Amino acid sequence: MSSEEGFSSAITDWLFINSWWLLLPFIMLLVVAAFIVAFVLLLYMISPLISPKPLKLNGAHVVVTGGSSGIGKCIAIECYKQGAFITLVARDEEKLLQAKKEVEKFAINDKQAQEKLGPVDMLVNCAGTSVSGKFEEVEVDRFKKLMEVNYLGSVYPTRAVITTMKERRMGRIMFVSSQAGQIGLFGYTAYSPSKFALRGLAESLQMEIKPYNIYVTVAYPPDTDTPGLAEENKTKPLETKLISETSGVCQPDQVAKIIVRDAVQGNFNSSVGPDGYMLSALTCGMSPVTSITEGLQQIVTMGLFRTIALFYLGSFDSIVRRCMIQREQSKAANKRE
Ligand SMILES: NC(=O)C1=CN([C@@H]2O[C@H](COP(=O)(O)OP(=O)(O)OC[C@H]3O[C@@H](n4cnc5c(N)ncnc54)[C@H](OP(=O)(O)O)[C@@H]3O)[C@@H](O)[C@H]2O)C=CC1
Ligand SMILES: CCCCCCCCCCCCCCCC(=O)[C@@H](N)CO
Repeated sequence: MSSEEGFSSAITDWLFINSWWLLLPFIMLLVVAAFIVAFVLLLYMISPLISPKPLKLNGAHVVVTGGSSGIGKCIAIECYKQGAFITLVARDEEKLLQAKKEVEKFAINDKQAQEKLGPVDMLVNCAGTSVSGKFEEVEVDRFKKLMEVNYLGSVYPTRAVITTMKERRMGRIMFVSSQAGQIGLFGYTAYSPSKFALRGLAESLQMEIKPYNIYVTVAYPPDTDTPGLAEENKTKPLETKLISETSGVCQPDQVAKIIVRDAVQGNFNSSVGPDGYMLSALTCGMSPVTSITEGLQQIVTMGLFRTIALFYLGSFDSIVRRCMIQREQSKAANKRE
């Protein structure tokens, strides 16, 4: 008996198996694991090449569309607090002047009052509106209106700043989408597509302008306590209300803080809360990554989050079914009366 056989029989005796080659799958698994570890280490070594350099907000010029109300106003305040010069864009002049006063309360230096604005360093496309209702009940013009305001209303301002940003080889473009821009939900047949569209625009644009050191961020907030939400709630179907409750209602200043932080860092994706995080990981598709950690997290969590999502989907379907049955029952009761 050679010493090699002696060694392998010692192992096989020890593991209570009758042949050493039964260990082969495990050895292969170990080798694969070693390769993965080496690969991950390599990724971390090149990570500085992937992550953008943060934008300095102090002294930067930030343009916020929809800056006179809600999330947009809070984004303006957050940037102003960090020393940026702000331009607010909206239609209603009175609301704009009121918002200007509110933002200026947060001045951090005298220089800010002089408003020396140059080329745009960061564009925040936040102007938007929503309607909810059943597909056949939403006025047909609304489908066009929402595409115009939410989608084209983000294309035009971006067109206005992009050339100068490319020349200066710097800048940030932000699109404010919505969790309803990641999943289609009951009641959002008109709204969701206008928010999904922003994602397609953002991905395409990011690939074009990355070599010019310009970074795109898409934000996907959940329901947020704003005048816009109050307006939307007036006509919101019960189903939509119940489903949206899943991820709760956020405060606009919290949402703004997260969005601004992600835009400064140049993150492509910006989500709020644990549900937002799961939704973003689950719907990452072929979107760009801005850090190695983000990519690894997506790889590792994808299957788990899909499993969780199936339960959510099941519960959404049962909400819809229950509401339908209830409506039919009350209709039948009304007829009998
Ligand atoms: N609140 C929420 O629950 C959520 C909101 N979002 C998105 O965030 C963004 C802001 O929402 P929110 O803060 O609730 O909205 P608000 O209704 O509170 O504010 C909307 C802002 O956009 C401006 N605006 C609206 N229409 C136009 C237009 N046609 N041209 C120029 N400006 C316009 C408004 O000013 P004016 O009317 O004077 O023009 C106002 O400044 C929207 O894109 C919304 O879809 C995303 C997820 C959740
Ligand atoms: C792993 C999977 C997790 C799944 C979590 C699902 C959560 C769904 C809730 C969706 C809420 C939609 C809010 C839309 C807000 C909006 O844009 C309007 N209010 C605008 O006014």
